[in-house]
Amino acid sequence: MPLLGKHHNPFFILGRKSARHRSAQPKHARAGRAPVACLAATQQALSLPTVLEESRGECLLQARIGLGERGRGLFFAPFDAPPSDDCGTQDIMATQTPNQQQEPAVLLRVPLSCGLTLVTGGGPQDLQRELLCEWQSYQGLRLPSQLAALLEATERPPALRLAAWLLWASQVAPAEVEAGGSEKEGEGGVNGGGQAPNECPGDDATSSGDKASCPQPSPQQPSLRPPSQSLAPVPSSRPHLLSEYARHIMPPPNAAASLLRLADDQERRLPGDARAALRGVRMQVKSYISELRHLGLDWGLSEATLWWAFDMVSSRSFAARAALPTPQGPTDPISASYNPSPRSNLTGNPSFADAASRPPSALVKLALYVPWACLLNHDSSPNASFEADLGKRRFQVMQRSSGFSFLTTKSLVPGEELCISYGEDLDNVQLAVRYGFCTPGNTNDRLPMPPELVAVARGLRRQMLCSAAEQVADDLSRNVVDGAEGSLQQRRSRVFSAMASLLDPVVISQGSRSMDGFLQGPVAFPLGALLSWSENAHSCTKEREVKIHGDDLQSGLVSILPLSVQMPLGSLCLDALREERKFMATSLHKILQIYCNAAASWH
Ligand SMILES: C[S@@+](CC[C@H](N)C(=O)[O-])C[C@H]1O[C@@H](n2cnc3c(N)ncnc32)[C@H](O)[C@@H]1O
Repeated sequence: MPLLGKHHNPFFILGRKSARHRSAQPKHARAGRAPVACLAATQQALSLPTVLEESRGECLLQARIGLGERGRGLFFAPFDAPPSDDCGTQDIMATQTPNQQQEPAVLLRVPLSCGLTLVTGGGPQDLQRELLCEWQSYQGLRLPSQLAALLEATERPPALRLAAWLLWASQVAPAEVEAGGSEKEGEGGVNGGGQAPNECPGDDATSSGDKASCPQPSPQQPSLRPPSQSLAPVPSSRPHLLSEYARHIMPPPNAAASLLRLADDQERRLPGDARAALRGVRMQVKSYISELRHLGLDWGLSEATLWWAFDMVSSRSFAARAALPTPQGPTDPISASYNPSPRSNLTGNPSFADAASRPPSALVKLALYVPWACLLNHDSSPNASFEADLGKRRFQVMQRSSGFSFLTTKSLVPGEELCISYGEDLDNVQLAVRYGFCTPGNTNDRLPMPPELVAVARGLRRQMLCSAAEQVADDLSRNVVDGAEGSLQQRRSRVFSAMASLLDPVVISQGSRSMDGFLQGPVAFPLGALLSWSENAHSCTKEREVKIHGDDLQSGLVSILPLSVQMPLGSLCLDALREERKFMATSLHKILQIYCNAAASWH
């Protein structure tokens, strides 16, 4: 049974931009309406070229590009919504045909072949080759053999492979096609005839990927490859798709997206830990670039363009895991994306990702560049999540339940920005280095706790454990004297409740003021410590919570709790990051003073 038959493939239905599509667009999309309040944003908006317009015809996209507090992003624009006065400035969406059943939870759906998909772990050996075959058919391009060989080397670093592919697809192939170079019409180059070519990676005399080695369906194992007739005809402009993305959607080579290409004087403004992290990543990129040169895959492009590709991979690619399609049919997309690891929702950085976290064998680990989805900004409480579906060969962004409730889903409001989480455990240093921004009060931020605080905390903890034990012993001995020792059960519960009390924060100061007069709220030590204060420095008010966990006392780390305002973009984030670290260090120092005073009074 074909996994992507005519009737299963939404992209077949949506494959052509037709009058029907246009009439299905929201009214405001058709009218190109720009609210007066959003004039400034409108002026900065992109005008999408035809090829990008065409590509959206094959995607399901209930959003549009706009400018918000996080800069440019994607904003919810449901198919049936009336015109809104939000700041969304560029319609890219609404391709639903009137007779098509719409899953309301799906916000974006993009065919994998529209972007770049790499297998980085798991899956059958020929999966990568199949994906490359499909990509070539879809894009109407033929991969050079040496690039195909690198892309098929699933054990090689994902960043290296993705950057090489992105460089070729966005910078080299279109120029070759235009110059009538290596890509020949009708032979995997421009598909002027509207046929879907079915070439294999690197189809040329030297390639390891000749037609004979293309995966063939076997009776036992279902083919992962869709029949060619289910692919939409390739528009002649398709080969330029990724170059158009690069030109119109991705930041240009002279604009920094991550901190990868920070100038030396800017780097000096980073806190020490961020500088060290950045240095490590830069060294890695340098080695990847020399490898690209060695392999002849730098295509003579400038140093800046090569760094740009790694910048894009770092800040705009996804890491995802997907289940393989089963012989019974396509996998359920929800289970396909299920991943028991808390790091499963990582995005953005398959590049420098830890090789340590290998997926369970049933899941395939992927690195992807996904058009449109690459416009999603980060929020630590995201309203959207993503998944790759290998069965249906698509990438989806779905509405996600908000806050702590996993049962209720808050309705999205038209014009609301769609945000995903780039990773639940990213601290500000990682955010800054990989993505070029940071969020004040990031809950993942940690500062090493001064050793004297760790020592005091440990001493205090020991002291409390001893006194609890004494209390229990006292209780028991009194009971013995009274002749009412109680059952074993009662004795146990007394011991347990005494121990449990240790797990509660011990409030040593409530609503009091510290020596410098700005402490507010409870201070609790030693197993849970919570301190919140507001600091008035000139006109700016800061609010932070500093939390010390029992585990942190052991590990000597302290976390700073949230103030979820996004930091400004660009190099301003350097100052923000430095200020944030400074603030954390000062906070920690103040805690230390309070803590030591408290500890002294307890002795
Ligand atoms: C995947 S892209 C998102 C789209 C991007 N805003 C754009 O216009 O191309 C990631 C980049 O968006 C920006 N970004 C994402 N989330 C952000 C946030 N919460 N605050 C500030 N900038 C953010 C950063 O520049 C980051 O490198």
